[in-house]
Amino acid sequence: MQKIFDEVTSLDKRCYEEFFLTEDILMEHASNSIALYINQNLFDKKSILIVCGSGNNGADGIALARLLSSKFEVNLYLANEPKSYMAQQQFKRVKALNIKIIDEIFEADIIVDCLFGTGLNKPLDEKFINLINTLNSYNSFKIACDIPSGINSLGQVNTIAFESDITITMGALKTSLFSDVSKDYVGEIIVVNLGVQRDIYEIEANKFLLDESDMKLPFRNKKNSHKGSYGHLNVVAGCKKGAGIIAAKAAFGFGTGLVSVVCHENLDLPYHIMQTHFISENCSAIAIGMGLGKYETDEIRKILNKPIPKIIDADLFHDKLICEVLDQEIVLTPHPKEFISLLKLCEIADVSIEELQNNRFLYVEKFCKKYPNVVVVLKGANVIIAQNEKQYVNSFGSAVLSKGGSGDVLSGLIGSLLAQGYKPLESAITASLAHTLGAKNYKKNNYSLIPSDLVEEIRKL
Ligand SMILES: NC(=O)C1=CN([C@@H]2O[C@H](COP(=O)(O)OP(=O)(O)OC[C@H]3O[C@@H](n4cnc5c(N)ncnc54)[C@H](OP(=O)(O)O)[C@@H]3O)[C@@H](O)[C@H]2O)[C@@H](O)CC1
Ligand SMILES: Nc1ncnc2c1ncn2[C@@H]1O[C@H](COP(=O)(O)OP(=O)(O)O)[C@@H](O)[C@H]1O
Ligand SMILES: [K+]
Repeated sequence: MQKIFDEVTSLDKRCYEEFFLTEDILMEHASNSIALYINQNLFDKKSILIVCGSGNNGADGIALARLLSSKFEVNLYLANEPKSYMAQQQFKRVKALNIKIIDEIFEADIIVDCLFGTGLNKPLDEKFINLINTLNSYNSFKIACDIPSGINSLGQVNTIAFESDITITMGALKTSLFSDVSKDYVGEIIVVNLGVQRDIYEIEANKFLLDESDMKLPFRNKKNSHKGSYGHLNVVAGCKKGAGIIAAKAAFGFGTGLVSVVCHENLDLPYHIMQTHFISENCSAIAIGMGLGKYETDEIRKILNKPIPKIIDADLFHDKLICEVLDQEIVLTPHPKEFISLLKLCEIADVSIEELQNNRFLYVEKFCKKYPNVVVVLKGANVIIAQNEKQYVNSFGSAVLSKGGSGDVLSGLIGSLLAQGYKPLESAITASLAHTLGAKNYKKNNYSLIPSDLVEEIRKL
């Protein structure tokens, strides 16, 4: 996994104060890294448009113009006069080298967006909205320098942002790149170093971006085993029985030895899934909430109070009952609408979905501070998995998963690992990665996936 930082100004400052680097050295590495990417990956292109703002993000762009001018047809566009000390220095250098500065933008083969980086400090005015709109309309290969212009430090987009194919970000990953809204703008994200290796530049962090290697699939090491060695998951089914059945199938395919659906009505289940009317004697984990609908509160309370690992989903996030179990070591998998209900029931915040989506990390942090035993999986385009002060981001998911039933598969996977004896946090991380990487492997198209396809792909991981 890779560290993510809310701000990097203090990391830059460390470079100056502890490693005796200068702003000029850091910036030369920043611009050189973009030049290197272009030289190595886009050498067949001819024209480059570099669009610069007045601060150091713009200064990176002006320096880049100098570095590429001998190999490409470089066109430098200054949206505002260079204002920061470094922007003025870089400007002096390009003027001395007679690099072409243009008054009007055009559709070049490559566009590099150096308008604003970490210093965006107010909403964009009409001029910048129009400029970014026009850049977005071009069919060029688009590179964002550090952060796509228009995304602020909280990962919010006020009106518009640059839609990049790739974001080359300086020094370390920033939280703002991983809000749900940023996902439509950042493209592929590459981190480059600023003169010291990344592990030296970076300090301790509480946020992490998950890599594929963080997925620890439930391979079986014991030779002398039997089905009971891999747990018994009970999935509590409710009004929408399909939800529980989807979860049960996902769990079985992910390694649980025995899976039963708990339901009073007789169900037509696949032959390998069992049915029970009450929680099984040897149950090692419970998945509850998905498709529950109307239910007998006392019966559900009894189940929730059993000292068995649990994954809780969906309808239970709208019931005050949930507050009775938040001291337990459980996994919760709300989507944004469910999470705002949970925040309200827990008297943490009464906010709209928009407010939550604008501040996902913040509200997860508030929740985890109050309930340190709970593992929260806040679903979305970038899933946040959190416990205590640590937050992990899974960015592998895509719109292929935007379907009813996708969340039920996830609940089943988490339940499966809990039943097999894995800890709540590792269960949530591995299940979430398997869920999104399985979806990524579905190659037909990005609209037709159904839960059974997803389970199939996960079984092949
Ligand atoms: N150590 C370093 O410093 C290194 C920095 N590096 C690079 O510097 C970037 C940070 O540079 P930065 O701090 O100068 O901020 P930046 O993103 O250029 O924006 C500030 C400028 O934009 C303006 N402005 C803001 N909002 C605006 C708006 N809505 N509409 C219009 N104008 C607006 C603002 O104007 P002002 O508010 O002052 O009037 C100011 O002039 C960072 O992302 C990385 O790329 C790397 O080279 C590595 C080393
Ligand atoms: N655009 C997207 N990008 C990434 N993941 C997505 C996207 N849309 C949905 N998902 C994922 O799909 C799942 C949907 O869950 P949920 O809304 O609870 O569905 P359901 O309850 O109908 O099964 C979540 O894990 C979510 O993160
Ligand atoms: K930028």
